[in-house]
Amino acid sequence: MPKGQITDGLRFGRFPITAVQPVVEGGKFPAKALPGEGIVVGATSFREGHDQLGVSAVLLDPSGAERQRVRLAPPRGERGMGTDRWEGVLTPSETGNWSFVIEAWHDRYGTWHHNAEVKIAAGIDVELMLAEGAALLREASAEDFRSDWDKGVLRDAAGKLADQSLSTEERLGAGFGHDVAGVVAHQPIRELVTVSEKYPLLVERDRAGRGSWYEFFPRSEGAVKDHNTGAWTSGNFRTAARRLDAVAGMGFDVIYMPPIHPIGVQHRKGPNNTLVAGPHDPGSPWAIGAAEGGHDAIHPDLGSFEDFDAFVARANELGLEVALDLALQAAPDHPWVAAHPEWFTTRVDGSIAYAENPPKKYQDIYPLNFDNDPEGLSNEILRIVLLWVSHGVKIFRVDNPHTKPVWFWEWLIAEVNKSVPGVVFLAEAFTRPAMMHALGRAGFQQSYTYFTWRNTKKEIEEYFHEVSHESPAYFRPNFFVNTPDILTEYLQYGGPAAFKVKAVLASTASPLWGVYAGYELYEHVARPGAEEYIDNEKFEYKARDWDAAAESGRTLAPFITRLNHLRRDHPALQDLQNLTVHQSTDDSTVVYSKHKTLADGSKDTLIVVVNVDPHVTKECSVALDLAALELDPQDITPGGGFYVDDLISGESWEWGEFNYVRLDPHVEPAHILSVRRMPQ
Ligand SMILES: O=P(O)(O)O[C@H]1O[C@H](CO)[C@@H](O[C@H]2O[C@H](CO)[C@@H](O)[C@H](O)[C@H]2O)[C@H](O)[C@H]1O
Repeated sequence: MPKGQITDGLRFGRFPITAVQPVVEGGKFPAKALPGEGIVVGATSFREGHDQLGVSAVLLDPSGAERQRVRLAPPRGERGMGTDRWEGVLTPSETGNWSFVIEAWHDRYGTWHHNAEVKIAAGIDVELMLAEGAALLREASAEDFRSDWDKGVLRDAAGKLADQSLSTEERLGAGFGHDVAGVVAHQPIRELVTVSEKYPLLVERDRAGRGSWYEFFPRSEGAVKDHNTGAWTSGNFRTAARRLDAVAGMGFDVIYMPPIHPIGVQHRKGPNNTLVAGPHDPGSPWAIGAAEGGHDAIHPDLGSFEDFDAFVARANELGLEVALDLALQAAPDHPWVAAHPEWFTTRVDGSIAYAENPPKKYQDIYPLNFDNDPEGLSNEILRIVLLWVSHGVKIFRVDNPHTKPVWFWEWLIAEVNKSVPGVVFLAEAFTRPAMMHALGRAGFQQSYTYFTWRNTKKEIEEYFHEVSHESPAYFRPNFFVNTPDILTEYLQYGGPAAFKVKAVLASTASPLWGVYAGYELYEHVARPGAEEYIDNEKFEYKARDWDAAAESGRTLAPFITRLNHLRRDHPALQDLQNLTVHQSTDDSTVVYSKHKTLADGSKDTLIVVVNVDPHVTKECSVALDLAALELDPQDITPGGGFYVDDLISGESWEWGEFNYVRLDPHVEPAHILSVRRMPQ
């Protein structure tokens, strides 16, 4: 029988431990984590009476060995509010199935310290309190797990506490000394330890949660138009590979391509989403499948498997991972349609309804039906995914996963990773939060988000808080600034400043961000009445003159390059949960910080200030929550402030709690300030 408890089998232990986080569906699914990522761990724990409670979180590696133990404290902002909430940060170091537990315990030293302070000041039980302190420290000095040095510190203090030849102040001073505080902070004097259940933490490889994505259509790179006939010669993997140097040069690390398979002929779409294609129109790459093959084939215009392998190899040489689109649907001429009619929903008249994602209509594709032959269809898809994995693809961007059953994704992602660990899936599910979150729980490592449509200060602050503090255990946001489908009004009408604003927000707030080609050229003209690019590359070739843009200087590429380099250089930008929103007096100036303490104890802190009004210069005062920046005494200037260096403009300032800011969107709409830390 554990000390202090009648029996096991009760649901509460000696001290209640409730509302533990991160816990997904009661621990049915693991919480997400990355190597070296700070994971915020919390619990509500409390006790009867007035004695002090200590709460710790303990991190266990895949073998079950203890790898980290941190004492939890009331969350900033809740201190002294009596919420009984405790929080701290655990940092797993490698991939694997980790876990953690919460421990709550009677804090013997804290309890004695508090009572002694109050009673001795009031002249109550003075000798008794000193004697109790001496006995406590003497007992602790005999605990086996303590070092000889610590034992000595506790023994000396116990001796002084008991030494009646000393004054009360001297005796108490010994019991309250910094050295004793240091020893018990490191290894508390604990009793009645209550241990929670074990909660799973899945630590996946870096690219599962960190990365800078660049999307492009390989058929456009190197495509040439015959101006006499109007016909194009498609680009291919060999010509597209020539663009990879520039993409890697901008600091991206994932190159994502829309589907590369044969494109259906029946119901092929023409330019600007029209329903009739001309003889030279290449069709939408998402209309997968034709006489040449389906999801396991390569569009003949793009090349052979050998060409694809060479493309992957070149990308890898440049530090880029290739991400492929997994769009589970079929053009009417896909081989599946004839061979497996049971994989589709056939109506009474024998026809198959085309796919939709209301209000969008996809007249050139059929949706799959997973209910008639779940096993056959699932195994075929697994075969296809593993085929591409065998060609070096370990990242998939999944088109519309919310139109397929969630169980299928849970199965597929687990099966693929059982065969080849480390395969990453990005969910392109723009739908209701319940489904988006369920897909994350089912195993999708990352997800597209609503970021593109969050433009006002209030929207951005709320969304950043939500993705960094409310849902990170199961939903990792990939902040794409645009996609071939999404050209928001903000970008259509915001001018170049809008492009900078979105790029700064996306690349600094989330460890995952993405850009679709043409963003760096400020492409911003939409098809009338749509939120999509005019003359969209989804339906036609688009040859861009990158060199002319670079020569004229009308390109955001250098700015994007700078952002990606900052992301690599600053560990604080590689974590998701370390974002704190700060206040400003202007309704367009968004302020947040990203702060991280590294394994060696050093700290990396960035403060991002963005004027999200791309048209108007804003002046305001920024009020910082200084506790979130964890400034060390040596970082404080003689004036009581601290120095910040703007990583965009190169300027430096002395900042404090309240700071004047002026951001002219036509010059630079943002500061990315690095807090200057003095060597320890
Ligand atoms: O439905 P979403 O808005 O999430 O968009 C994704 O899926 C679409 C269907 O695959 C895809 O749409 C494109 O391909 C369709 C099939 O060829 C075509 O009918 C659409 O007109 C075209 O936009 C979209 O690109 C993808 O991001």
